[in-house]
Amino acid sequence: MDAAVEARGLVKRFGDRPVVDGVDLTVPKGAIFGFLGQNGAGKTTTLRMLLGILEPDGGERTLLGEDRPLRSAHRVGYLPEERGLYPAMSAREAIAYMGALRGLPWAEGRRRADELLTANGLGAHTKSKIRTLSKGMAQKVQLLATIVHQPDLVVLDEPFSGLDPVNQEALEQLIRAERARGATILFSTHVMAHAERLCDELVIIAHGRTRFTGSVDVARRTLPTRVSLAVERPLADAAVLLPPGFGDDGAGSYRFDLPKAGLEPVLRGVLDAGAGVRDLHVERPRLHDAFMAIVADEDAK
Ligand SMILES: Nc1ncnc2c1ncn2[C@@H]1O[C@H](COP(=O)(O)OP(=O)(O)OP(=O)(O)O)[C@@H](O)[C@H]1O
Repeated sequence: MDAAVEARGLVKRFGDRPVVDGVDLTVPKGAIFGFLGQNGAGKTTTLRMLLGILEPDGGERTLLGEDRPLRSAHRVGYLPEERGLYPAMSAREAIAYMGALRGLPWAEGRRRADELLTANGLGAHTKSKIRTLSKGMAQKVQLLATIVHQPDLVVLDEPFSGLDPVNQEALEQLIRAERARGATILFSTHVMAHAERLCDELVIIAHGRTRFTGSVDVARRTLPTRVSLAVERPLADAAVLLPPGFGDDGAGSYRFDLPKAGLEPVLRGVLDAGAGVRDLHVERPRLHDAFMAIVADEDAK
């Protein structure tokens, strides 16, 4: 398979403690790939190992075909978790500077900086010093600095944190635009809504180990679909008519997992019993629910 990033059995210990304890992942070229986990799960540490900022204590990784990741550094754009640009630089210079570090000529960097700032609602701030920008604006500038050299791989560590809803939406669009340009995007998050909308593939880690690999859809299908049914007259023989393990609020509202045979036999029984259907809701689980279940499963071990 054509992978932009590959890791097998990555391990990192701090002292005696394994913080990353065997992470596997394959990021296909051209994908938007989510790296999900709770606080402290080991996401940042893993990303740093993938990028060659940290040396693993075990396992292997390749980054854009290089097993020494730093050799690919000029083809990578990385937004670290800890934000920071030189406060005395203008937005334009800060972006051009980051480009220059990755081999982009200054003049071209400045030209692209103006273009990017204008396209992303910061056209009035090309000459503003970083220290005069709001936190969210500065973060946006840093993000633009991450992609100014048009990297083949964009790695974003918690890119949505600190942004208001409008800017979170704008960032989602920017990530899609980067993919449309041909880049691969790997981003970490613990906010499921972004991952649910954006990701082609994702990995969920817990306690430093890979717990799930697959698409958003496959993750959601790890949990049963839930049915909520409300009837006019409470069912006298609910235990016969409804699937095992159903919930009952005592006032004619029931919840149960969608049976393998589908909903129709259940509904037919309820209607034949003359209960009268008042409301019916069939709800596929969200990525949030799947994440909670996968992580809880690991916690229970
Ligand atoms: N340099 C270090 N020395 C010792 N412990 C560390 C070091 N870096 C990270 N850790 C610990 O490793 C664990 C994983 O940290 P990491 O930052 O990789 O998690 P994360 O999934 O990115 O979490 P968050 O979402 O909170 O940023 C944490 O318990 C953290 O305290």
